[in-house]
Amino acid sequence: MDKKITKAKSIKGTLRVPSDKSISHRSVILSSISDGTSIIKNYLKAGDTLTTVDVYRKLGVKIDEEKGLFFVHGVGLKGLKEPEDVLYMGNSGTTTRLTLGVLAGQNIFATLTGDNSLRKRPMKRVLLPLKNMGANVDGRNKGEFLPVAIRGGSLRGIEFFNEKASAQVKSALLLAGLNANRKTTIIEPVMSRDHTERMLKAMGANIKTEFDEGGYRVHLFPSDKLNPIDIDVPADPSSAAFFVAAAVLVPNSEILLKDVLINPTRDGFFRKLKEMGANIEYTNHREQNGEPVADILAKYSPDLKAISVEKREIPSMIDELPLLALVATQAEGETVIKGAEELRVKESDRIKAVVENLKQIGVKVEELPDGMIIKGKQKIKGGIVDSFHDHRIAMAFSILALISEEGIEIKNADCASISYPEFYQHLESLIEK
Ligand SMILES: O=C(O)C1=C[C@@H](OP(=O)(O)O)[C@@H](O)[C@H](O)C1
Ligand SMILES: C=C(OP(=O)(O)O)C(=O)O
Repeated sequence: MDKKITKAKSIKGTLRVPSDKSISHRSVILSSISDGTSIIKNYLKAGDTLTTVDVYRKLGVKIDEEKGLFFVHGVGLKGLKEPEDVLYMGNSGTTTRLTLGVLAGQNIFATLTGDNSLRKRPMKRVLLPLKNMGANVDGRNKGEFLPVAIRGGSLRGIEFFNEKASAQVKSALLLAGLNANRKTTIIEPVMSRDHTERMLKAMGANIKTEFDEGGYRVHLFPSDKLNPIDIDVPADPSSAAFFVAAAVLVPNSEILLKDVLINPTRDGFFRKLKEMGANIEYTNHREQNGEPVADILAKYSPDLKAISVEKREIPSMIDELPLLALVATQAEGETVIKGAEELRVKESDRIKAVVENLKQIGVKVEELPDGMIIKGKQKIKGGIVDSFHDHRIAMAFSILALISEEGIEIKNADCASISYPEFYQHLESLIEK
């Protein structure tokens, strides 16, 4: 499905965007290997997180949905069943990498594959350390790509330096570490999202986190069991980001986004927008299941200034960088994003996708190997762009379309449903033409 979005007069209203994708994945994965029944409220029902539910059902976990709640009947740390067929991981890197960590400690055999995008994404980053822990794993192209085969077994704890600051790799090794013979330690020079650590703590795992001059460290000691949890998943900051950007860019706009997760490992985009001079405010600050949550009030901000984004800031805004680049086209000065080479191995090469699309609609931008340089205060003429079948690219360009002169048509825009199935309806409901 292609979609054309045209100029808006203003964006106004109150919205609760869908629930956090990272926390939703983890809520099903961790409760699947707990002892007992977990109850999940506000589980994200989108492409990627429904893949997770499907995969854990195929691994023998009973997951029921009733009156909007998900009940996950955990099978214990080593209780997953050998799947009868290849596990299909769809478009989801998180499901794949975290599940590889879980499977490494199970006495079963499994094969995993995914869609055209997922089969191009790097897996050695997780397969190599899992091998070092003692799992039998291999995959296409010398273990770099899906399909991957894994036979779990006895694992040893390792010390791992998470150079790429990948939360998926960290989480996979922590999940494997639950079934290891001794302590697993992860060291991160820059801290990646810590939802796995927070949830493991809440479920009674023996886990310690600390900061020192080398960065952030997690120590996980093997466990006999995890306790089930009751969890209410907050709204996803990566989804809220689109409407915050819309309110900031479109004249006369004001929007209130409810119940948004503002974990400091996730809210870098909002902090960076504030640094640019955007009118954004957190209100009703509170804690929900060990995670910080707030409502976000965002208003039209005509005096944005260019910024530079450094490598150490990247993890806290990794999925919002395409959108940040588009906002930067309206800031005074030149915005430089560096140290973001990880963007090249997401659902699409997000550096190339942003640069090619911006050029298509008459906007000047310079591509760097690890980022880009965006000139500010540019007119957005409009035209046709490609989503590259990447949800974040489709949604980011839909927002830029709101300030375009002739509108922007997005090819294959329906991929938004990977993280945000209601995106276009929500957008439509807030636009004043
Ligand atoms: O752990 C997670 O839930 C995620 C971690 C990030 O990926 P990496 O671990 O590859 O950095 C992020 O881009 C992805 O959308 C979700
Ligand atoms: C990179 C993303 O997800 P995943 O790695 O789970 O496919 C994303 O949602 O932007």
